[in-house]
Amino acid sequence: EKLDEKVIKEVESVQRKAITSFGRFNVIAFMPRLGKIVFRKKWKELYQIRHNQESVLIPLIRARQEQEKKNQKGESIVCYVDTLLRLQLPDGGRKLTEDEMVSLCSEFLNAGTDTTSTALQWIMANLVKHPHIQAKLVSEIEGVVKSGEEIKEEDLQKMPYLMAVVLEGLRRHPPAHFVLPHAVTEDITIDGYVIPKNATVNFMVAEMGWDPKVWKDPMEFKPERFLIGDVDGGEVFDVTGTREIKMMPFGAGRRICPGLGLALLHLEYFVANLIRDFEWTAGYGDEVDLSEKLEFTVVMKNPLRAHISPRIK
Ligand code: HEM
Repeated sequence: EKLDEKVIKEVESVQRKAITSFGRFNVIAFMPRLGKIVFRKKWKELYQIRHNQESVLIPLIRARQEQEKKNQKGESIVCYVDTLLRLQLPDGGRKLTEDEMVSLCSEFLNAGTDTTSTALQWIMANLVKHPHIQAKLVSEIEGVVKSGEEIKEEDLQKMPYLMAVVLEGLRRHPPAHFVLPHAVTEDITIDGYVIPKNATVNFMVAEMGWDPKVWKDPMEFKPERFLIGDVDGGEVFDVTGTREIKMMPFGAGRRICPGLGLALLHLEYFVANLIRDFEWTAGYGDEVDLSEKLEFTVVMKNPLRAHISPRIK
């Protein structure tokens, strides 16, 4: 919040470049040494992207370090970079290098923004496509918060249909169709298949949420399936998968997304406010197209174009 708009735009620009180029560099991981010669141009481009990130992020990290030195008594707001600066690694208590901090900041920025904004766009697209769901959601919100009043965090707890819409969005359009690559620490046999030590293991996140053996009409957008007591619904849905795994948009287990709670809160908050204050309809001649495209996350191939009009005239 304290940064100039210009700096924020620079951060956005270097991070966006890193995200949108990400798929093109996978190939160099297969032949790291030989690839330096074969894919010389690709390596050069990759270094340039990284260099641009460093020139934008390192001054911000150093500024925070200076701030910390000056302000020994401690500021009340602790930001992510402060926690990295203070961190001492378990292996011998060494501090993180600037390089490592750039990578961690980059991961945090991408993991914490692109995922949520992608999920939000998919959810809004479905609300445009299904006006009856939008109407039902507005009526739930209006039953909890008076017209013109701010929708607060505690109000969201009283909106089960809102949560159902968010969960249905994450089931039908998980921003990540795979989790981050995992590996096993020793050879292991599951269901007769040997998984060798260090082999990359991943999960078909999207397919799990679309499995017709688990979900009725899986390709339909039906938030009701997450309502307690509904014909297709059941008990309170556990998105962390501790009891059983029917979908895992945030992964599951030890490496589950650490931003899960914040992500759900952001999604509920944005959807509630955008829908309560505006009516969202398809723009003239603009059909909502749910085709997908893989960027860093799986995004709308044809981004949502909607007509919005204030509900309160
Ligand atoms: C709808 C929004 C989000 C979705 C769908 C999502 C999904 C995921 C998934 C699938 C993973 C990989 C889990 C695994 O490897 O098993 C992950 C990891 C991660 N997420 Fe999220 N995420 C979201 C929002 C956020 C937010 C808001 C933050 C931070 C504020 C965040 C921070 C992270 C980080 C740091 C990791 C890496 C954790 C690790 O390396 O163990 N995510 N997320």
